[in-house]
Amino acid sequence: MTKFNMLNAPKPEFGMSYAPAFLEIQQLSKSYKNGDRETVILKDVNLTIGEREYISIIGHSGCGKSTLLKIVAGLERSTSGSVLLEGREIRKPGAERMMVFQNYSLLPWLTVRQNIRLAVDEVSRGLSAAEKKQVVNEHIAMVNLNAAADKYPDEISGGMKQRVGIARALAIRPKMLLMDEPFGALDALTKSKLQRQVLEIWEQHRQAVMMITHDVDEAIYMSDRIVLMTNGPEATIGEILEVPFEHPRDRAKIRNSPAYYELRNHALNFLDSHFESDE
Ligand SMILES: Nc1ncnc2c1ncn2[C@@H]1O[C@H](COP(=O)(O)OP(=O)(O)OP(=O)(O)O)[C@@H](O)[C@H]1O
Repeated sequence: MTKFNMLNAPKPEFGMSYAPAFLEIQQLSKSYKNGDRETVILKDVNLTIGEREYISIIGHSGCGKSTLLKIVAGLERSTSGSVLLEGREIRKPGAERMMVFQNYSLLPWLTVRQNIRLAVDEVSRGLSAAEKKQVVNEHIAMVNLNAAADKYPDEISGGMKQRVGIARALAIRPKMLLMDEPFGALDALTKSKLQRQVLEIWEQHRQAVMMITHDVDEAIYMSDRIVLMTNGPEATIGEILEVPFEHPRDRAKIRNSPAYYELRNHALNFLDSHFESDE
């Protein structure tokens, strides 16, 4: 047995320190029809997330991670089971859940500032123009984009575009942030810097986060728990690992701890064993 706390699916329990339950995924399954054939992508997924908890989801390509995130975002419907946010069933997208995509999804004809402002205008209708301006400026500064605020997406780097996407999501002040491989397309240095920035912002503001990643080190550095998915079809939660490091985290410090390697090896062995079983 390893030292950290592992919960085997389908038990929907979660770390005692994260109560109360904020998001509850209950017996969720998702199938797609292809002509006469129906493929079950996700089967009996159960997960509970606390309102200040950072969760990472890791699993092999195609197992259904994005599908799960899209269902939580309200962009897709489950075939059976439910997702409850503060006790209410999620049926459509809402401003309390913001999604950050890997491919930025910025509007190319608007500047960085205008992209963020548009989102604030749509969601924060109760604010005055001056207050909206203040929120936009605050979030541009938060991700160090002051110098690029009046540039267009095609005038800035991929890392900067991703920061705009994150600032835009945060500016809505969502209760939950849903991130689909937010650092996946970035070079190692930019990735490391942006992970630090996002974690610092999260450590200050604390909201529920569900982040898909393929990077075990990223998951250990950033999250409170790591959800390991089994391979599809009929993918489900294989294990949930608790990350035993307090926030704020110092990457160098945690990397030197034996618990880090134990956790890392455990996650990699899980992924290897699932990969092999598919061969
Ligand atoms: N609209 C759709 N219609 C039919 N099948 C779909 C649809 N969307 C996704 N799928 C299938 O569902 C499975 C899971 O896809 P999903 O994108 O959720 O996986 P993933 O784990 O996020 O993959 P990756 O890590 O490569 O991004 C895949 O086999 C995919 O082809």
